[in-house]
Amino acid sequence: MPLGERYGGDKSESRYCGIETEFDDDMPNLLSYNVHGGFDFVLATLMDPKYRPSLVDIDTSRSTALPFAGSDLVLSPSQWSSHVVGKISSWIDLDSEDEILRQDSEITLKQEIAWASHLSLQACILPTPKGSSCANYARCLNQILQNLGGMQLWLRIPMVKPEDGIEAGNPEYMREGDVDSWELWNSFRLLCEHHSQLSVAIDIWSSVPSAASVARWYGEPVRAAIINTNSFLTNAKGYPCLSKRHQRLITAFFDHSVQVVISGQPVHKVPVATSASNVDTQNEGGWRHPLKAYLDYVAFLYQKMDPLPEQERFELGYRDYLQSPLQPLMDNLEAQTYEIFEKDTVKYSQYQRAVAKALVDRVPDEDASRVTTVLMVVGAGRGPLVRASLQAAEETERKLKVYAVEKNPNAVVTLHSLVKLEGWEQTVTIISSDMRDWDAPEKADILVSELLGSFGDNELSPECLDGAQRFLKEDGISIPSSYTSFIQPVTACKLYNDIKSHKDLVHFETPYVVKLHRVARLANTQPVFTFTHPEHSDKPSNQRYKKLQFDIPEDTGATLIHGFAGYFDATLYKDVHLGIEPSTATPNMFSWFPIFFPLRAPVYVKPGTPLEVHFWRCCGSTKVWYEWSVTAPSASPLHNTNGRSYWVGL
Ligand SMILES: C[S@@+](CC[C@H](N)C(=O)[O-])C[C@H]1O[C@@H](n2cnc3c(N)ncnc32)[C@H](O)[C@@H]1O
Repeated sequence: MPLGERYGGDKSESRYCGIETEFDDDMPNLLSYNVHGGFDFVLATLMDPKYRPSLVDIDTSRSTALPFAGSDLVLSPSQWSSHVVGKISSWIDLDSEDEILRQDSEITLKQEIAWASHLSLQACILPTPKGSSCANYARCLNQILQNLGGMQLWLRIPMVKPEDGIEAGNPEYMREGDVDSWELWNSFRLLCEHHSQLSVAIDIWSSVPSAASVARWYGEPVRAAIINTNSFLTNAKGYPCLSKRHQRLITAFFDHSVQVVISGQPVHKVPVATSASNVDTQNEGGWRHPLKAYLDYVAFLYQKMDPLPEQERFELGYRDYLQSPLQPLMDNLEAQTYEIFEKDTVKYSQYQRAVAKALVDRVPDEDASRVTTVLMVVGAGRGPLVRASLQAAEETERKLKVYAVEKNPNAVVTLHSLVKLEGWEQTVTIISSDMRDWDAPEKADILVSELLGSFGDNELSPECLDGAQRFLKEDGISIPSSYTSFIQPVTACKLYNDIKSHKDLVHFETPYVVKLHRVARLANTQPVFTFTHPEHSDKPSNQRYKKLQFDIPEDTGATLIHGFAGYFDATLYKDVHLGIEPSTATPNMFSWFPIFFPLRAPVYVKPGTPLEVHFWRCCGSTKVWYEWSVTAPSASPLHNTNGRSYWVGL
């Protein structure tokens, strides 16, 4: 189904590509001509552009049927819905000073969308607002959106930012005092309260704004990218091609499931010969669509994309899907959750490296055959860290005695059978207990644990390890020895809308584990909370407070912050680390997705204005929770006061 949502990175033959067409009252011919020419769908005007309600001598208030468009019977319902995107008349101007034009525009907009709904089109494209004010346009659209059925509306927005795009801009849209076009979209969607059926169709011109400014759009609901033939360059062989900047943009849009539409007249005289990168295929009978060379180039760009690594392919279904974080302390994990953990060989090989280094530091070579190191795996699950520790001992030729402590009785069953199966009875002792309650018969040289959440401490590793520190020798080693959480502000329209759809406060005050994809990361990450083990301070406390200031780079332009992406990095031992903080993330490790802290009301940030954020980690007798808020450039409410919406049980 050409207009359906597809996973980004899907490597089928070619990407769906549409064509913007002129008005033609012979729709069957228009469609067959373009589909025959290789396009998947047409962006077609549904009404005669000469039509103006005020010129028709009919009383519209009685909703008399008007002869404004062709019959619905000319195409089958599936042809309408799969191959046609409706193009709302581009002359409409709902914020015009001219009252007649304004009224004509409102009537026409409503009639055209009603007609498109009747045809079961999947989407209609709305003309770019004409002036800087779009209040009346948005008001009418809000009325329409209230009863729209399933159709999507794509607001057409040129991708332009004054300082870097104006000179090469398309005069059709450029006006005096022109603003960053993202601002236009932002005003419009704020007036329409982030309606989930309102998205963007981006017009790409010959000049593409800076990478930082373009990246803002990756967090917005962009559905289509319309490239005019004028934006193409000519390669050495005379074929159309795109600049490197355009190529990067289109490739990124492919990755975000954005459909490409070619628009305009052919401006390249394409030679008949073929080349490797421009396969100039002709249709039967030698006929070739005048825009086929542009279509071929778009298909070539799509084919050129690197295939997704296997792990990314596996994770496609999780992209931008909100999940509640685990509560491994309060709840007992299920077998399938352990199974997913255990597939992550990278995580365990990092632990093995860390244990090996600690063993060698602890026991010099000359003592290796004499000294036995006591190692305790606290929170052993079904045993992978026990195995990694034993392998480290074998690799370093150190003698090891292991205690595997686990509070989940179901996992303990598996641990027992593992120990028997592997013949580890002489080396490994299984303890079915909460580490905070266990009365250990001796003290440990090394304490190994993996109690980390996406935000480091959010699965209560600090509280558990505080309880276990009693049985770690004074000079003992904890693996991990420390971990730090990080955050960065993001535009994440989809996540915001998914949370909003629950229509309650609780969902806006809950952090989610999510494979972030359709997000714009607006600044580098900054550290939030750090925990160190063992903790030797006099008055240890796991409460934390951090104030952070983010400066969004100037060339990004204005942005809307929907929340904060959170990550962690852990030092296992010395230089062996493990984490998901983007700049240092452990390659090919997949045990953790980032966490997302939403904001109840998105915060608008102008370039050059700092964003000030506060995060608290609060501890009660039965629970731990986070509170967060923004204080600049404008104050947001404090989120999750007293852990009223989200907490982690002790
Ligand atoms: C994230 S899993 C890691 C399991 C395993 N070590 C691995 O890496 O696959 C954390 C494990 O710690 C256990 N756990 C959490 N808190 C604990 C506590 N206070 N005492 C004992 N076990 C605990 C959980 O039941 C779970 O099996």
